[in-house]
Amino acid sequence: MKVGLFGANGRMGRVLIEALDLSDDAELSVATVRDDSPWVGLNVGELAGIGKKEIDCSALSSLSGSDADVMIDFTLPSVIESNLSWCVENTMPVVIGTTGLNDEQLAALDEAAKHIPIVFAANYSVGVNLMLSLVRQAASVLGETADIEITEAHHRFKQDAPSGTAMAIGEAIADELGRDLKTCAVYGREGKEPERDQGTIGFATVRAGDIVGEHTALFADIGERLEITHKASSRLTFAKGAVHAAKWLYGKQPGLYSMVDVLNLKL
Ligand SMILES: NC(=O)C1=CN([C@@H]2O[C@H](COP(=O)(O)OP(=O)(O)OC[C@H]3O[C@@H](n4cnc5c(N)ncnc54)[C@H](OP(=O)(O)O)[C@@H]3O)[C@@H](O)[C@H]2O)C=CC1
Ligand SMILES: O=C(O)C1=N[C@H](C(=O)O)C[C@H](O)C1
Repeated sequence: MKVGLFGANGRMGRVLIEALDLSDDAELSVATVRDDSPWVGLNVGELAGIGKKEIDCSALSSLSGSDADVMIDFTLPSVIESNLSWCVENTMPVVIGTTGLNDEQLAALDEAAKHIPIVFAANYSVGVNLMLSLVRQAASVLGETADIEITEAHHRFKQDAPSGTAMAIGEAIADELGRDLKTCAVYGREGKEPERDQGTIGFATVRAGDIVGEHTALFADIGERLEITHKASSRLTFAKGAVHAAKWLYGKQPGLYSMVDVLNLKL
């Protein structure tokens, strides 16, 4: 199966090149970068630090519908709508990992999924997708009495906060408790604060150094607390998950699928 990349020179783009190189049944067929990127025409293997490979990076505007069977997109929210438009125009399935999408961009995703199959997940690791089930279970037992706080830590370059994964954890918990995350979320605290409102879900963010991605859901009552934590130590985990999703997606009907669907994790 031929897999193409948007944003091949990004942190995730580079490890996706490596993950595809390691895959037995999916191969990198096209690696796109911005038209004005210094990487246009340069070798993907050198970009990824894995030695020279057969493919060179190409300008995004030269991408053609016959270049790939499935595209993978880990870029930035500002480019998601044009990438989706291209995929719809070319009837191209796409795996999307970009986080920090606003309501308009999420609506564009829903609209595109009427025409093409899309996997969209804030996190492509197996552990985090299992965690989404575990936090639901914890919320159903402890959620009415415990204070719920979600903390996340990422590298200094990350551009969205809280992380997409933290938001997905919050949404899973809120959904389990019949709450609306839009009205019960509290993002950071500063200065004099009233006593904590038990119906809220708090979020706290750390940005530091080269942290790959860490998430904790804390359920704290008087006398005990439960913490469910996931720590990613390599981006290759996300990249291998995205390649797995691409293989799963090929041949599927149009629709919006999650990594829980890909992993069949309906626990
Ligand atoms: N779902 C998951 O499992 C994971 C999701 N992510 C998410 O993936 C996204 C990318 O992360 P990361 O790789 O660290 O980010 P980077 O900033 O390293 O990469 C972003 C990529 O997008 C490209 N890009 C940005 N704007 C444009 C544009 N207008 N036109 C064309 N290309 C563009 C960049 O190109 P250029 O360098 O030329 O600007 C670059 O290749 C983020 O949203 C992050 O949160 C990250 C890890 C795991
Ligand atoms: O930007 C990152 O690096 C990551 N982003 C995703 C998110 O926002 O949750 C997933 C992962 O934690 C790494």
